[in-house]
Amino acid sequence: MSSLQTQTAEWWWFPEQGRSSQLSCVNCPGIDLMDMAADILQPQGDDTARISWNLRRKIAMYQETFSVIEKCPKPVVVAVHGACIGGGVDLITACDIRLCTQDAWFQVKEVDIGLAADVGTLQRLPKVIGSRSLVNDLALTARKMYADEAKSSGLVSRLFADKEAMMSGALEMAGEIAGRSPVAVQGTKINLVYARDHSVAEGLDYMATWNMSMLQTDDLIKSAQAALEKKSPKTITFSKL
Ligand SMILES: CC/C=C\C=C\CC(=O)SCCNC(=O)CCNC(=O)[C@H](O)C(C)(C)COP(=O)(O)OP(=O)(O)OC[C@H]1O[C@@H](n2cnc3c(N)ncnc32)[C@H](O)[C@@H]1OP(=O)(O)O
Repeated sequence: MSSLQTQTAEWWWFPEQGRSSQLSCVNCPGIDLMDMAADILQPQGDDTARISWNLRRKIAMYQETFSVIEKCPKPVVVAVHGACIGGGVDLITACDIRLCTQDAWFQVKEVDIGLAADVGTLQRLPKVIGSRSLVNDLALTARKMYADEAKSSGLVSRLFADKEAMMSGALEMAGEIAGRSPVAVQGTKINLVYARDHSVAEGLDYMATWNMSMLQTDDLIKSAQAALEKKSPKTITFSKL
């Protein structure tokens, strides 16, 4: 399998006490262009049908490597510094919260290497950035988008002066999320992803079904009690989900 070149990829997990959040720090030049030649460009099979079938299966496998981030019930915070190109954009658009440093830049570079991005960018970026014109501009011209535009367009929600400041902010944010009830946090992520892909009526219906069981959690009582006592949710011990 071709690999995604990730010059820096560090993952933090916050699993203690069922706390829910994950953090990843990336600087990613995209798919390994050397690996790609051996893998994608030489699909195996006895005839066109079989070659195509095998290639389709491989593409689906690549797609899944990013979709699992979205399927993970725990929120994933991604912190980007430097270049985030091609597969890097596929990766970050599958994450829940995106942060970057002032030196970060983003590039949907696939058209430059002769292909249509096929592992998530074209499907998720339009849902992340409100402007279809901007998405088309980025995906069709492969121009670089720098940090300020990434922030103003909504691709990232917070911008930091440098990697050190970003990692401190990102860890604090992940800690804030991890300090909340895992039932509330994971239910929020799952319902937000569902709502993105469905009508408001369908989303509300799904939510009602979700909460008919989840509202019965002890976490609600504990959290409401802490709120009444003006205590942070981080002071509560939630059982592992
Ligand atoms: C599972 C994946 C699924 C989806 C795939 C999606 C498709 C894509 O990802 S398309 C995008 C592919 N990536 C690129 O086209 C990036 C090309 N690289 C660059 O633009 C630059 O190298 C850079 C990342 C901006 C870094 O520039 P700079 O700091 O000036 O360093 P360089 O001298 O250019 O590179 C250093 C060294 O790294 C090699 N390299 C860089 N990127 C790749 C890559 N994507 N694949 C393989 N190798 C790469 C580069 O050739 C240099 O190697 P040397 O041996 O030192 O010459």
